[in-house]
Amino acid sequence: MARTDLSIERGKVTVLLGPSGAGKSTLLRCMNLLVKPTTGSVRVDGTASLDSRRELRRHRRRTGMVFQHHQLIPRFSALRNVLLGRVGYHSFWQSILPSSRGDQRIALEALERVGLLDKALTRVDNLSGGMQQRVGIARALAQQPDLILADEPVASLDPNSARRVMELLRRVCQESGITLVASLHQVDLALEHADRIVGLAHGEIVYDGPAAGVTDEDLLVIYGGVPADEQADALPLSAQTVSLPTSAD
Ligand SMILES: Nc1ncnc2c1ncn2[C@@H]1O[C@H](COP(=O)(O)OP(=O)(O)OP(=O)(O)O)[C@@H](O)[C@H]1O
Repeated sequence: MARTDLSIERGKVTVLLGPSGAGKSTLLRCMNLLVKPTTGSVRVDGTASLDSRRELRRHRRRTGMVFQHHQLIPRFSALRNVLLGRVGYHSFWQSILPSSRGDQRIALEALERVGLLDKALTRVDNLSGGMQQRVGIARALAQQPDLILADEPVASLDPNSARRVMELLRRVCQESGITLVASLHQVDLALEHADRIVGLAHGEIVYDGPAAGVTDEDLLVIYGGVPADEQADALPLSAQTVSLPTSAD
């Protein structure tokens, strides 16, 4: 049985590296139970188990997600998309009413932080890929998160945009003390921006250490095993135990 026991440090940038099918997205999605581990548990602050619905709701509200393909609503403006980050704070009835001034201010501030205040009223399908991803980051920021989970956040971008977006994501998280866990395919970006690298292969952690200490041999261990297309078949059932830092409040 592949074990994936991991404790995430508050306020740090942790990057999951590994070949296709290694289990990066699965592990990331376990961290807010979008994927349920077969066995084991996900704990916040070492104690609050996400098995409790109340804790899970609270944890998801304070966990921003950034996706490879943005998951924006194309015909909505940037502002309207960012306001969706506030939905978890309201009841169903409140969320179908027009947004409050408070939420609009939070959303506009988030757009300002990603340098897109001037695009607030532009439909996102008229924005470039890099800008769309920045709207995705602003939506995550509007959640006022303690934790951001970013699944291949720059995989759809050209190298220059990827670098800029990764820099932005790391910077806004550091400035606000947000814990960032990202899966990446670009080793250079990972080593540049991460505090810690977690290397996965076959659904197991094969490397865990400071980004500054990663050697070519470590990268061989992460990437040099079974060819990527054979790995998914080889994965046994998993046991995942993940500890996440708690919210600041
Ligand atoms: N620990 C695990 N135990 C069992 N199955 C797993 C485990 N991790 C991942 N899998 C399965 O392996 C497959 C590939 O995993 P996943 O998509 O997470 O890999 P990835 O590293 O994100 O790949 P890519 O880089 O191509 O997105 C999925 O079908 C997933 O359900």
